[in-house]
Amino acid sequence: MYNINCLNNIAGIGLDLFTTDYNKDASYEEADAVLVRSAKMHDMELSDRLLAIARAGAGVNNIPLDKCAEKGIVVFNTPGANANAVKEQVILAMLLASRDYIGAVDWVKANADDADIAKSTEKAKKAFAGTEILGKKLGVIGLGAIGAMVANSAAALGMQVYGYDPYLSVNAAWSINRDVKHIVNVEDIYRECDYITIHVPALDSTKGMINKAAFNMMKDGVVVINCARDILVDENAMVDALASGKVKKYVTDFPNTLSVKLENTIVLPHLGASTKEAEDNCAVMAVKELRDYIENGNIRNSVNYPACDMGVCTNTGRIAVCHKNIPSVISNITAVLGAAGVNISDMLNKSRNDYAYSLFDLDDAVNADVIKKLEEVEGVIKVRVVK
Ligand SMILES: NC(=O)c1ccc[n+]([C@@H]2O[C@H](COP(=O)([O-])OP(=O)(O)OC[C@H]3O[C@@H](n4cnc5c(N)ncnc54)[C@H](O)[C@@H]3O)[C@@H](O)[C@H]2O)c1
Ligand SMILES: O=C(O)[C@H](O)COP(=O)(O)O
Repeated sequence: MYNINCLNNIAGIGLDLFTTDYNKDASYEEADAVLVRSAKMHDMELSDRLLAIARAGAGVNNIPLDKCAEKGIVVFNTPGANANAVKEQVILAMLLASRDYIGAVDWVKANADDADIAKSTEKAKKAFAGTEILGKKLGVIGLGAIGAMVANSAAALGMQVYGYDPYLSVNAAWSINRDVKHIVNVEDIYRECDYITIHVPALDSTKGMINKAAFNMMKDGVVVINCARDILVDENAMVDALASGKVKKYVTDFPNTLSVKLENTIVLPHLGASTKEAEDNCAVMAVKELRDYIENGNIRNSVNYPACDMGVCTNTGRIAVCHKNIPSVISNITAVLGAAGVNISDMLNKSRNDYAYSLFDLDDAVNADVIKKLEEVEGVIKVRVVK
């Protein structure tokens, strides 16, 4: 029986994929695997028992990835599973910024008791009028799962789309409409675009990337949309950019003590991924990843360990080893197995930065003594008998 703990609400369609071999109501302390959305895990204890954490979503800045890797806890996310939901919100954000729909709806509500509202409307509406997005230039920074969808949809709506992503994967590049202009210098986006939307991960290297220098380059009256993470935009610099009219509207999905008080800003309550479809997609993907890891030792879509997949084990046994990416670990592991008379019928070793992961399919069963010797190999972090 494996213990599963959910730190946030996870869609039932995903949880239903756990068989009776899983206890889905386990506490965090006794969990073998954890499912999480945005709950902050940085200050939480990581038990020795914990094998894996699956983030039902994209952003993993709420999880201590290095600390987990150091303890042999594999962290997964669900790339692309909520991308369409965010894309739809970005299209909404552009439209909300183009006409004052929010002010307009508020006006109608405030005048609900006006017996002459049909007539008053025709006088009042000009206060909420705006512009169209057709033909305007949209700059998309980050062309991953979400950025690529935003770029394609905006192009389909008749916008001139500029896309910037210096680390674009080949797969992502294939998915991008040929009408999207490939930008190699982000400053071209700052200088030329009427709308700018950011879709990069929250990393030390991306923190505050939309800053004072970036605002200075932008056209007067630009719209900035942030459905990625608040720390990507220097919101202190945004205060001045909004006050001067450089930024006409800021739409952010991240309320914080500063953003909620900004003028000309529409703050949404982190709603980007909150659709039934996205929640279902994320939950299903996360549970499948966890099950494949727990039952077969395979790693797909990890953010702190390498991808490593040997399918379902058809041999006598399989062991999985999380280890440091240093010399001699594999040779020392195979030496321990060889000395115990255990034949390796197949193996796979993959590395990612400082960490590595190896699967060994075995023709013979391993006993506790062999496992203990494997755990003592220098650089080995965690050894698990998968089968
Ligand atoms: N508002 C929400 O509810 C919500 C939902 C999902 C994702 N997100 C956030 O949206 C962002 C994007 O998510 P995704 O699923 O598209 O991720 P993704 O990993 O598919 O795409 C991110 C892209 O950013 C690119 N990138 C990295 N650094 C860059 C840089 N300095 N300049 C330009 N491009 C850079 C990468 O090459 C990658 O293509 C993340 O920050 C994620 O946390 C928010
Ligand atoms: O990174 C993500 O996937 C989003 O920010 C969604 O977060 P949520 O799952 O808490 O809605």
